[in-house]
Amino acid sequence: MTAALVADSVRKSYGDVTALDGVSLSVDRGEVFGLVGPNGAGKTTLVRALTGTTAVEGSASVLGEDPTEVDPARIGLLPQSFAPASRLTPRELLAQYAGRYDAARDPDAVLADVGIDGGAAEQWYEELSGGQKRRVCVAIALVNDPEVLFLDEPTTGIDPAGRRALWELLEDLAAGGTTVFLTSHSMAEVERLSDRVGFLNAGRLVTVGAPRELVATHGGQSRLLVATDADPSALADVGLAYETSTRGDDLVVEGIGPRDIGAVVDALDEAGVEFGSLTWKQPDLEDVYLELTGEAFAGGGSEVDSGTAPATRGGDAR
Ligand SMILES: Nc1ncnc2c1ncn2[C@@H]1O[C@H](COP(=O)(O)OP(=O)(O)OP(=O)(O)O)[C@@H](O)[C@H]1O
Repeated sequence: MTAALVADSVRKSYGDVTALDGVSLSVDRGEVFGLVGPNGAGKTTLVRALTGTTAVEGSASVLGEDPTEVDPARIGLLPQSFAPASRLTPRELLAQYAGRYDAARDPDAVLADVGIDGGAAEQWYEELSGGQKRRVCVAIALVNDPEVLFLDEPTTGIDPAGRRALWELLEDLAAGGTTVFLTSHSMAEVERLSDRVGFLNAGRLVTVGAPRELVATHGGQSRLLVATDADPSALADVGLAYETSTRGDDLVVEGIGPRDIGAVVDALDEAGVEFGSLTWKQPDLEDVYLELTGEAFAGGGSEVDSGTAPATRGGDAR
């Protein structure tokens, strides 16, 4: 069986900017592929290359055909920036997009799938909240019941409950055999949904693998995050028996098992270091991201912060 998506040495430049620098990958039919990377890494450009919406060097194919020639009824695309007609209601928009295809899903059923029903389905698009608008855009991408679905940052602006509902919808689609090519800045989203994840950095595909493999290879050890306002020099005197660094406002104690958290608390108390909270965490895709891109996440971990936290000191392992 031919792959659903193939990129072979795809290059794209905008003037002096190289957006894609020889990207090759293959996505199987029925696979959910997550593409991640910092702002400007080239994710949207790769989506555009695979959907035939920008000309590139190298070659790309979708369902065995050139992306500009494949039957649009087989493809669903949610672009990163997409604004349908503002003075139509979601129901009218879905009916309009459904009319482009010989066979399409029932507009109301698709809107219900993305959590738009009742009053919201009858309001002008421009009157909807940002998250509701994004849900309608997802519905438009789904109305032709596509075999391959491209979603460029689908859940941006959608509230946590809506995000989870959308994840469940995508899981159902994947279980039904839909191929999904997803870009996102939410590592939780990508880790949950993707069979494989590709890391794009400065136009190059740095690594590709199943989330669990990537975490095992690049995620590092379990760690304890200690939220503290203490001066780094005070932390240097704590004398922890673990390697430490800082990430944002957190002191990070590396390689510590859950049973040893008490010893860290004792050491911090003894040194008079005040702390707000302790979070023990096993490595996840966010850690892989940090390792592969050398960047740091802000706060809750779903957004990328370009700053890199300096290390305070390295402790001696006992
Ligand atoms: N139409 C364009 N004209 C000029 N430069 C462009 C254009 N589209 C993208 N670029 C540049 O190409 C590079 C890759 O952009 P792209 O949008 O693919 O990145 P991205 O990974 O999707 O970023 P983000 O996470 O911010 O959405 C960036 O340097 C961007 O400025």
